Amino acid sequence: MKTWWLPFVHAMNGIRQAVKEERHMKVHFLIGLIVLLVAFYLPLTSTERAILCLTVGVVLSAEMFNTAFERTVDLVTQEWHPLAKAAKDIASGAVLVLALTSIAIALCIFVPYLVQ
Ligand SMILES: Nc1ncnc2c1ncn2[C@@H]1O[C@H](COP(=O)(O)OP(=O)(O)OP(=O)(O)O)[C@@H](O)[C@H]1O
Repeated sequence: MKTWWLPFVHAMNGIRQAVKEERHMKVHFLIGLIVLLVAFYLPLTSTERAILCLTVGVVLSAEMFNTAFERTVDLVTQEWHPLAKAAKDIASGAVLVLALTSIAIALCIFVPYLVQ
């Protein structure tokens, strides 16, 4: 019989696997942890903390979507193919866009507190 918590277990396995097997995911995870620790150490407003939490979550999710894309492409072909390259490069580009946006957001929030 299927239990209601089984999808949650599968999702947790997915997170564990991505962190364990993906070098970039480890880096994003570590940076996200540092950002959250600093966010709760500095006297930020609740809104600023919420924005930083959202930013960290969005980047981690994007990296996991990128990993899922890469695995799917590898499942379809192990051969070099221009479409496989485009799919992987575009997915990586999406993560880069979000990572740069997150850096901009973090600077906007942290810099005023750090220069005081
Ligand atoms: N089947 C393929 N055909 C053509 N190019 C490919 C193929 N597989 C990978 N590539 C190229 O190699 C790059 C790295 O792909 P790989 O699957 O090794 O991901 P990765 O090293 O985990 O990348 P990322 O840094 O984006 O997480 C891709 O962005 C793409 O440019």
